[in-house]
Amino acid sequence: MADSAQVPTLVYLVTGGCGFLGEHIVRMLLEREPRLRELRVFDLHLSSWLEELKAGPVQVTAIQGDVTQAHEVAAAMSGSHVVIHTAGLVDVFGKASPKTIHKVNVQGTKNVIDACVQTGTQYLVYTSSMEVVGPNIKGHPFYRGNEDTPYEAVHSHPYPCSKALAEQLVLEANGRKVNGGLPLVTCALRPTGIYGEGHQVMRDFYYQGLRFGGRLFRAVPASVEHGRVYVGNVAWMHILVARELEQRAALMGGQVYFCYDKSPYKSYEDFNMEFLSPCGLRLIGAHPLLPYWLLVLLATLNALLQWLLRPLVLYTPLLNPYTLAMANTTFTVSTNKAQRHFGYKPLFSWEESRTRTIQWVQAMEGSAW
Ligand SMILES: NC(=O)c1ccc[n+]([C@@H]2O[C@H](COP(=O)([O-])OP(=O)(O)OC[C@H]3O[C@@H](n4cnc5c(N)ncnc54)[C@H](O)[C@@H]3O)[C@@H](O)[C@H]2O)c1
Ligand SMILES: CC(C)[C@@H](O)CC[C@@H](C)[C@H]1CC[C@H]2[C@@H]3[C@H](O)C=C4C[C@@H](O)CC[C@]4(C)[C@H]3CC[C@]12C
Repeated sequence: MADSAQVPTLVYLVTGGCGFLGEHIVRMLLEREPRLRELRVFDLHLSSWLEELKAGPVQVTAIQGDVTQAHEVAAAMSGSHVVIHTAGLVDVFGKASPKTIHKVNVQGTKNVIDACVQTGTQYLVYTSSMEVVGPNIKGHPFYRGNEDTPYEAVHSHPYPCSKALAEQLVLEANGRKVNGGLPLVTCALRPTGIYGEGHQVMRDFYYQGLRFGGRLFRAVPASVEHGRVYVGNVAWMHILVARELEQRAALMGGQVYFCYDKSPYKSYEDFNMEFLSPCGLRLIGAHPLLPYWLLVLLATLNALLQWLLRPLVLYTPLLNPYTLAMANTTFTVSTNKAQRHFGYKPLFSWEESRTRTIQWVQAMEGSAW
């Protein structure tokens, strides 16, 4: 990209731009990327809030499309300088079939890569996931690890398998010649559990608590740490990487970076209570109220029920064998690779991240379930 620090000349494409993370990336690009001339928002489901963004100085182009359709991706990509690829099926609850998860997350990512090569788009930032690493199926803890920490990444669930395959495709594509003869520069970002305004799982916990009279029941020991990162900081890291990839291609190209900030290390449930307690919910039990074997039995019954009911209704409870295993396995990161490679520092402090998330939950009070 030409050195046009302040002159708006660049075209960005964000796939999945109407999603939880995508919306924050889209809004932050419009606020913080002065080189932006056009922002293309590509999503299977376009959101109505996009219309309000069209009043600004940057041309916002909403494109309804499917990443599994190569021609739609190529058409959206044509003429763009940077693509931030966040579109994906984030499903560990059995909502989509393994085949569909693979088709969207893996084939869709291949289509994005092929479109870069075909149209000459030179910079690709991919939203990967901590799950590319773990927790693995053996339940091995990953305690404050970094991008170089040895860990046996062994997966069986369709979602982490798809993220690992897609990330591999992205990293292997680094250096491929795109139309025009220049090299493709790729990078993969691995957020841990993202939280913040618009997080559907947090919303599910909140309404589950309301259904039980303001109470949530502990299922995971407080000692099990689960890494979390604020959505605004994840969005900021994507924007910084997109900005720095050209100047630092040799260093950053083909690299992976965990997304991190100053969010505290806590169990998944205790961390959620940082936002749900101020909104009137209580987590019952200093220790899990049920023995682990009984939780495993209940999770397995949920999986059986999901299978039996599938012809009639989609039953997707929070508790299933995979989510129980994940929640009970420590997975936290401690790294500064992003800071060392491209000067990343969290845009939002823990206090700001917590306040913004609490305000969002509070705004849900009284809203339609
Ligand atoms: N939420 C997390 O905790 C988390 C953590 C790590 C990584 N990630 C990754 O971040 C990305 C975004 O996740 P999210 O939490 O915002 O999920 P999300 O479901 O809110 O957003 C995904 C977006 O992709 C779109 N999409 C799905 N299938 C599509 C298709 N076939 N074609 C075009 N668009 C399609 C959806 O409509 C949605 O707007 C995903 O790649 C996910 O794997 C999420
Ligand atoms: C019912 C209890 C056992 C409860 O504690 C279950 C919590 C469970 C729903 C979550 C525990 C860990 C979460 C996952 C983790 O934060 C990382 C993820 C990677 C990301 O790419 C997608 C989301 C997720 C899989 C996230 C989903 C919810 C949990 C499994």
